[in-house]
This record gives sequence, C-alpha cells and structure tokens, in this order.
Amino acid sequence: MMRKLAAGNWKMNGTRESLDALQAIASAHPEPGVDILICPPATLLLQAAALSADSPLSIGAQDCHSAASGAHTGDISAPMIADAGAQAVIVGHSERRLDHHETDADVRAKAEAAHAAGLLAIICLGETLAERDAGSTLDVIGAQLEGSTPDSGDSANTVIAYEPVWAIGTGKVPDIAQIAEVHDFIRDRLTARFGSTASDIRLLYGGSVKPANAAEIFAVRNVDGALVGGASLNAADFSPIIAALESAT
Ligand SMILES: O=C(CO)COP(=O)(O)O
Repeated sequence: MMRKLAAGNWKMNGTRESLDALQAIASAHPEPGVDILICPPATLLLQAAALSADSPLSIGAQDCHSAASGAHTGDISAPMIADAGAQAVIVGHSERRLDHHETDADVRAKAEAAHAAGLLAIICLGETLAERDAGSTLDVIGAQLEGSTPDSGDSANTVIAYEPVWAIGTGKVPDIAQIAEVHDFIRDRLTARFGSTASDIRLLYGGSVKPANAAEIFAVRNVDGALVGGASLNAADFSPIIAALESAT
C-alpha cells in the first residue's frame, strides 16, 4: 500500500533556530498517516537528522553530486548525505536546472548516485510558462522524465515531483485539469517503462501549495503528495497541508 508523501523543501532558508520549526512539525504529527520529509539546507542536515531520529519525520538534502567523493569544491555527495543521517535527496529542481545549468543527464547521474547510497531520489520536472504557452508541456515533461530517471528507479527509491516553473513561489497554481493531465501522463510513461510496479511510484505536485489549496490539489487522481517550498518553513502552514494529505488518503 503506497504511503503518500508531504515533503518540504526549505531551499536556501534556515539557520539553527529554524530547527524549532522542525520540532514543531514533528510534535504536531506523532503518528502521521502519511510520510513527512523535510529538506533543510545542507548546513542543518546533520543536526536535523539527529533531532528527527526518534520522530516519524525524515530528512533529505536538496541536491547531491553524481560522484561519491573527489575534487568538487562546494559540492556534497550522496554517501555524505546518507552519513549525515538523511534518507532522501531532491535532484533536478528547476532552480538547479536553471541556476546551475543542470541537464537531464546530470540529474539522472545524481539520481543514480542517490540510489547507490541508499537514498530516496526525488526527481523534479517542470515546464516554463513559455513552454506551456507553446503547447509543449507534455513533450517537455516526457523528455525530462525519460532523461532524468535512471533504470534503477522503483517505488522504494524514486519519487517524481511535477513542479511547473511558473507556479513556484508565484502564488499561481495550474488548474485541476492541468495537474491531472500531467500526472496521468507521468504515470502512463512510468508504466510503459517500468511495468505495473510503476503504479506505486509516488508523484508529487509542487508549486505554491498552501493550506488553502492543498485539499483541492490532493483530490486529483495520481497526486500522491506535495513538494512544498515556502509553506514548509513553519508548522503553522505545513501542518494543515500534512493534515489535508492525511484526509485525502
Ligand atoms: O519549488 C518548490 C518546492 O520544491 C515550490 O516552492 P513554493 O511552494 O514556495 O512555490
């Protein structure tokens, strides 16, 4: 039975005092009906993992290098993330694809590194507004999915997050039919590639998920959770989103 996933991406936000939010989220959900994952900045990984060790909360990183070690100043590897006590890593977020020119091949190599280190890889896909306006959303998503997902992907080690670039941090959300169309498409493509086991690969929606719109989004077929940015930074916003996902289960 698939467990839905409420994941928070803190991006480049958070210092040690933000760990209070982590504890508030954990104590608000002692026995959650869904998986809860927080991805703080790398500087907080070790401490966040230690604080969450006795709670149902999991901790993830926001990126990893494709190599296990070496001369890559400023990068961190998947084995290092696992060593810090984290269980997951986001790869291919649009902010990394755009800011750091990451390609589908780069993202795939990072996901393979995550799998090799025993981490859950959350692979992000999403079209820009220009691509949507040009009518090429499904072509873009199909190419990213194919190019970024390794053959080692399965429901235990891989989550796909659909995050339209134009919906991230903007307060704009695709309408329900648009979300359904893309999620159905991703499910079909995964099934064509991986067979019936693909029905258990979790598909997250991300982009301006808030307490006010969470229930509506979680009612959409093939939406198995959310990857939340701004609203995951404090318990007052993230807890109702977790609760909405629990109710949708
Ligand atoms: O990029 C996101 C999560 O990875 C979404 O960010 P917001 O929820 O702030 O729009």
